[in-house]
Amino acid sequence: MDFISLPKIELHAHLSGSISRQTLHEIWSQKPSSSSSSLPDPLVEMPPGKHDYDLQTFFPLFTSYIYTLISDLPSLRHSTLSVLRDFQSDGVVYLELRTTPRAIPSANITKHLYVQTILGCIAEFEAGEGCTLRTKLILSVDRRNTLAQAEEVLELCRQFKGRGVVGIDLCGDPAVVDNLRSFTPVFRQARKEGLKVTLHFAEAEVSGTEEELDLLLGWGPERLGHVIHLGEGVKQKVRERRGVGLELCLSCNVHAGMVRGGFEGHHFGEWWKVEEVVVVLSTDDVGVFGSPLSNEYALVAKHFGLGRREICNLARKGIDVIFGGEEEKERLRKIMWTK
Ligand SMILES: CNc1ncnc2c1ncn2[C@@H]1O[C@H](COP(=O)(O)O)[C@@H](O)[C@H]1O
Repeated sequence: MDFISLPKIELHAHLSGSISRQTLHEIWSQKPSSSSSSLPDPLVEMPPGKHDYDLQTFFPLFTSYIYTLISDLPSLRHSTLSVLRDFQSDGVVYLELRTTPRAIPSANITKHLYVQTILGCIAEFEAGEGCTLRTKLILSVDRRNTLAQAEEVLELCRQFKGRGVVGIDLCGDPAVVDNLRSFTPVFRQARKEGLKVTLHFAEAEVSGTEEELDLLLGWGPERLGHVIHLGEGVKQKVRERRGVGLELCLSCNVHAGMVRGGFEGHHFGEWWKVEEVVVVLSTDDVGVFGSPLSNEYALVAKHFGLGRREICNLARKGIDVIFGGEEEKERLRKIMWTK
């Protein structure tokens, strides 16, 4: 089966983690030598073929490297446009990209301008000839954020709702728990205002306690990301949220050592036939883990024995849990393969 031609939906992709190493390298090469000289070449910092970043080495990649490189409007535009191009070339027809609003004071970039610039790139890309990809944006609250910063994310969602932002996410290092409970009013308010909610859920053992997961389920999320360390009680509660979307990221989880037993041991095997939930294959950070969405489909075909019809059904089922509205769902129903 041609997994690239298969029209696909990508619902869990972090913008900064989706930038290819080649693009990072191009951006690095184009910087004036005075500013790039302090940073090593991305192809040295993140050698091609290296995908075994674990949760300890993964998060610092952004704070100590990628954010230092993507530090002005030209690099933000260059990286965003190339991420969109890469998803389209891989046969993705609908993308929900997520990003943590980031102010870059050295370049006079506010969080508002950061979001506006990304939405501008999406509009520009979609206006291009032969564009087959439609993209919406989700804004992320990082677990390291303060309540005030989380409220700022909600305010940005409000300002850009109807202009491309469709939802709010909770992401970041799962080992950080300090402010989680204080975010409750932010996520509840987001839902009240018609924003959709997706949450990184039970990504690591530390973030898989029943206490944390009950708290997160209490925010009423429409979708959950990763869904790894769940006790039987929480699994039952997830099933009871009928129709909840599960964004499963096989390569990320396997390469980062977040699951045991390799691809065969991935919990995709446990969830994909469960009727009450909608499993959506996703890449998480294709720039880091190196597996485009087409390859994620190839992996489940290989390791879990899905045939052509099952692959098409799996890809189509994702339509039900997109945040992009009824009109977009209709478009997808027309173009996604049934067999
Ligand atoms: C293992 N999977 C993951 N789990 C949790 N958070 C993740 C993540 N992958 C990425 N991020 C979050 O996304 C940010 C980078 O993209 P943006 O700058 O927002 O576009 C990272 O700093 C991290 O907070």
